[in-house]
Amino acid sequence: MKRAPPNASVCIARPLQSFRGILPQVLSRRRVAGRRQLRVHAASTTSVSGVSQQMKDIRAQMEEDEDLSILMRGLRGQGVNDDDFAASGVTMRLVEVDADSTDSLPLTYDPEAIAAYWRKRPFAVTQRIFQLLTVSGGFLSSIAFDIFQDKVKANEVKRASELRDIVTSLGPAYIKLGQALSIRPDILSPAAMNELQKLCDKVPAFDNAIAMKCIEEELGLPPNEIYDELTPDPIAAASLGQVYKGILRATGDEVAVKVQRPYVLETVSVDLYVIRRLGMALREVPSFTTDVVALLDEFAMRFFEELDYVKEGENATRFAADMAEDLPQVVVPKTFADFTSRKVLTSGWLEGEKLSQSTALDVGDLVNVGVICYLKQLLDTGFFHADPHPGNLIRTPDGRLAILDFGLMTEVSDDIKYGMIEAISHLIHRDYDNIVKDFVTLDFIPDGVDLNPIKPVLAKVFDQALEGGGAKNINFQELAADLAQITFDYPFRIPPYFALIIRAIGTLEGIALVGNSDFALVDEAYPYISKRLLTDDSPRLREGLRYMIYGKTQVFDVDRMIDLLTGGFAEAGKLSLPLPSLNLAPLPRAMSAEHQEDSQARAALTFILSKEGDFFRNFLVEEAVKGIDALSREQAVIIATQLGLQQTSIPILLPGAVRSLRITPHMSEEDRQIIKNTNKLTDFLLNRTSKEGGLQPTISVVQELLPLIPNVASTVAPEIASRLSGRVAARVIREIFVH
Ligand SMILES: Nc1ncnc2c1ncn2[C@@H]1O[C@H](COP(=O)(O)OP(=O)(O)OP(=O)(O)O)[C@@H](O)[C@H]1O
Repeated sequence: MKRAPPNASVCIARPLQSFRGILPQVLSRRRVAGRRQLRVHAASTTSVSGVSQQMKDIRAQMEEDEDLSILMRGLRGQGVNDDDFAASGVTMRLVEVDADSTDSLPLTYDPEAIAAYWRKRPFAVTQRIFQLLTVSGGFLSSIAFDIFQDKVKANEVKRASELRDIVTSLGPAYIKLGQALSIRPDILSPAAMNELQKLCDKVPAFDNAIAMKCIEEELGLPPNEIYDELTPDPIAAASLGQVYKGILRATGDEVAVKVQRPYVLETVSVDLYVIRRLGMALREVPSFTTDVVALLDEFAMRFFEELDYVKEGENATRFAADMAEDLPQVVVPKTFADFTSRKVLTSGWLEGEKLSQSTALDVGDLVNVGVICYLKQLLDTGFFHADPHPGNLIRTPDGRLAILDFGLMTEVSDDIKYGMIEAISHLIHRDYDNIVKDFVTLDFIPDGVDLNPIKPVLAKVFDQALEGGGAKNINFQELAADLAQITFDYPFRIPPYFALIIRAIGTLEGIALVGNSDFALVDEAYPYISKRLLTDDSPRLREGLRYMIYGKTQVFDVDRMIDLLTGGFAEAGKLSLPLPSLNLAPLPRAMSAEHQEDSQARAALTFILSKEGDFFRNFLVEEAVKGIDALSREQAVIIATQLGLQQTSIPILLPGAVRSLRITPHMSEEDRQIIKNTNKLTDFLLNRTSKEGGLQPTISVVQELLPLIPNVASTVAPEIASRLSGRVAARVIREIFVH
């Protein structure tokens, strides 16, 4: 059989498109198990000979060696069998479906189409409403009782736990709604959120026979023709699907086969229809200001995406590519696209234990890898895995971090990515004027709101968070909870993407704290942020780097520069990560302490000497010029003092005036500070005997980097000379005219 070109589905879509009106109903076209597949719903009035003729026509438009497999739905009842189509020359399988097919429900979220579908089925809708009221009646009256007795707060956790049971019994739409609520600190208390977060565990499995039928319907072949050794029972059951383990016949790979729960689309859409109707009614109540319909539509749109396993498989592939280069310690299951459909996902099996339950010694390291991985998604790739509950983070036997379940992803825009890094820089400098503006960019504060009343409140929250240890020791969860509190009194909100971040970070922090009670997330994140600031060449981050080094007062802060360099390359020492932009080879995994320090020094100095370090080097040049100038004047003062010439001046003849220039240069407080800075920086970069934790490159590192020096020196030396002469000339002129 000819291998399909990558755009095969496009090639086939065109001829088939023209048959849309003639064929009873084309449901979908795609490539499954290496064969083209056309799904057709044949109405009971369709004559077999009519369909057979249409198949021949389609066949005539296809390339000779292409294999078209067609699934007919709805003809079995008429005594039709596969042989009836043999004459058309088309491979054909007949699949039985329920008489009352729900195929006309939209596959992407379309509230109008859903409403049109369920309006025609008032009995089913009434039945569902009745079921909802029966299940939740007792609970709703308990809530009413709590309000009446003013015990809402006191009973909150108990009610959340009851709600969890009810939600589980009501099915996927409510489980997902509960999971969405479980990450909203602006709506629920931490204890209630905690209860609802348990919704991710323990959902009962569904019948295996239904799952096997689903595989056959979706992939067009019985499961035993696609997989060998498929486990008779699922190895895991989750809210939307259950997972079997098997071996893919076509490739021999061990695979996980996720099969969607039956009738998810149907039950979910009826629930969404009912809740939306309720939301529409609430719009008429003037005192009810929350727009339930808008919130529901946003939630439902994402939920529908989660129901499409083809999309989930594509997400996993994209995510794996995002991580491949920088984070080889992160593994993502491979998607077998030919054996994946809307309701069946075939992906590479990943052996391992839940990171949260692992007792391996490297769990702490893997949490750090996780932190960097999530920061990379958030601040770099912008493609964010929005479902990182502990069940989805696995430690593989070879000590890597496996991430599962890419159904729920969110895109982070560039504006938000850069806005976050800027906000972190402003936070480090406690620059609250800029932080409130950042919060507008980051969508916490609506555009056009008067920022003056919010500024002191935010300043108080951040001052409190920064107390005792500065930015690196911020407790992120406490800070998030304090920010959530502001939402009740000010026009301040937690944007949905940030709620997902809080959860991702909370999950990682939770796992880390079990093994290491001193774990400080921001401290772990600092190296990544430093490295981004040092190496990213986007104009906003370049500005961010300048801000980090010079702050809002524009005064060079040597400690901040040293901190950035130490942080930015700490990961090279600690995690043995490669630094791709610098083309450094990855370092061996197990390193001695000396090796780790060596690799940090090597990475930092290579960066400074490389092309990527151009922009940063400019700051060094700027400070070197000031340093050389100040140091040489200090030397001049020492020599002049030794010669007793401190007070001596030489006259300068100018047109119409005589001025004098002192032989001993003037040393200001700023000059003395510059000299201190220069000494500190040189000590940090090169001095092997420094006790203050400098880079301390070993002789071998220095030898390794020597070849880079002539190149840099050829551009830096003239630059320093020209800036230095400019600076000296400017100062001489100033001293002549001012002093
Ligand atoms: N490729 C894989 N290799 C090994 N185990 C897997 C794989 N995929 C899934 N599993 C197992 O199946 C479980 C459920 O899978 P997954 O999280 O993808 O399902 P889900 O229906 O999307 O769940 P959720 O309710 O969290 O959205 C996982 O926690 C894991 O134990």
